[in-house]
Amino acid sequence: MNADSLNGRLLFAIPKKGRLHEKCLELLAGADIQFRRHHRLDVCLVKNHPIALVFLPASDIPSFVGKGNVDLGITGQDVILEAQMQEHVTEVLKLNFGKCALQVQVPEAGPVQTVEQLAGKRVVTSFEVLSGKYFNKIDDQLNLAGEQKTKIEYVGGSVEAACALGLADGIVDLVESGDTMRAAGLHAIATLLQSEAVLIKSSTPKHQALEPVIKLITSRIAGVVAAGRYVVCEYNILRVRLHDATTITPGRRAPTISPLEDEAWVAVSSMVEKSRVANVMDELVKIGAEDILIFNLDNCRV
Ligand SMILES: Nc1ncnc2c1ncn2[C@@H]1O[C@H](COP(=O)(O)OP(=O)(O)OP(=O)(O)O)[C@@H](O)[C@H]1O
Ligand SMILES: O=P(O)(O)OC[C@H]1O[C@H](OP(=O)(O)OP(=O)(O)O)[C@H](O)[C@@H]1O
Ligand SMILES: [Mg+2]
Repeated sequence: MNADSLNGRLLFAIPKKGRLHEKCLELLAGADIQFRRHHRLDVCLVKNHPIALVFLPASDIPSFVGKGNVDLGITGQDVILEAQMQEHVTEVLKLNFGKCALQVQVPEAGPVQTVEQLAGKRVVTSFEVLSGKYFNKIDDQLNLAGEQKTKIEYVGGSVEAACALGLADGIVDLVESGDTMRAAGLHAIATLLQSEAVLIKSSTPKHQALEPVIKLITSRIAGVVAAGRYVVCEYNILRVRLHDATTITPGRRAPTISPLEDEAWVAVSSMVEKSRVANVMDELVKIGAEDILIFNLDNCRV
């Protein structure tokens, strides 16, 4: 492959490893973006679209997209803010994975239990820009200046070890389940932000001609994401209870109602958010719904 073979292709950046990598490969497969990645090669051509995939560290993707070196990318909202690229990239789609919070953490049984107590001390993090801004504000509120200000130190990973190693009085790191934090004997005392994975494009695209490809890929990925968010719920209900039933399962536009051989009954089919499905089934049982079936979606366009 040479620079010429990339000509006219949309460059699409994908995290090359870490928490977002596998999920991104699932999205690409769901959107039928076909490629074969040769061992150790970080650029590869897509067979069935004018696209080249570029595998990059998640934290480098915001500036590649923001500066227009690549056209489209998937990364975390946290690293977009850390790279200070939020003005230079446009969030096209939230992807419903990579959900985590950036939190201030301190040893559970230590002397420091509030951010005000931590201010002026040593904080280790991979998010030095966001942590710097956050503690600058607190330092200002507490009138800490010069040597008294909070000392922010960067590490590239395993941030949670810093307190036990005596390098820090507190850390700022990502939390999802909280397992890493608890295993390190830490607990959270403040949240800087919530984050999830997003599809982004440059706010000042260099190649207008690629806009239709961006639209197509966005629509396909949106379909895969929605398919993961919804299930189809089908059930039978007495016609006289239909009003209650459709209040419980209003669907996205409207539920599909089909007649049954027994005229007193109808069948209802409706999309329901996965996170609500157990409650919805409880409610349906309460109003006498029968034969309630839940189907996962492989893919959709909604
Ligand atoms: N535990 C987690 N749960 C959910 N999302 C996470 C988690 N950790 C990180 N992320 C998200 O994934 C992005 C990439 O982080 P990750 O740690 O996977 O990358 P990395 O540091 O390049 O990889 P590695 O940790 O393997 O070196 C983060 O910016 C964040 O948006
Ligand atoms: O709350 P949890 O579910 O435990 O997830 C949080 C952990 O995940 C990330 O680390 P990662 O696994 O990427 O390792 P790293 O520290 O080497 O980047 C993050 O930095 C936390 O350490
Ligand atoms: Mg990591």
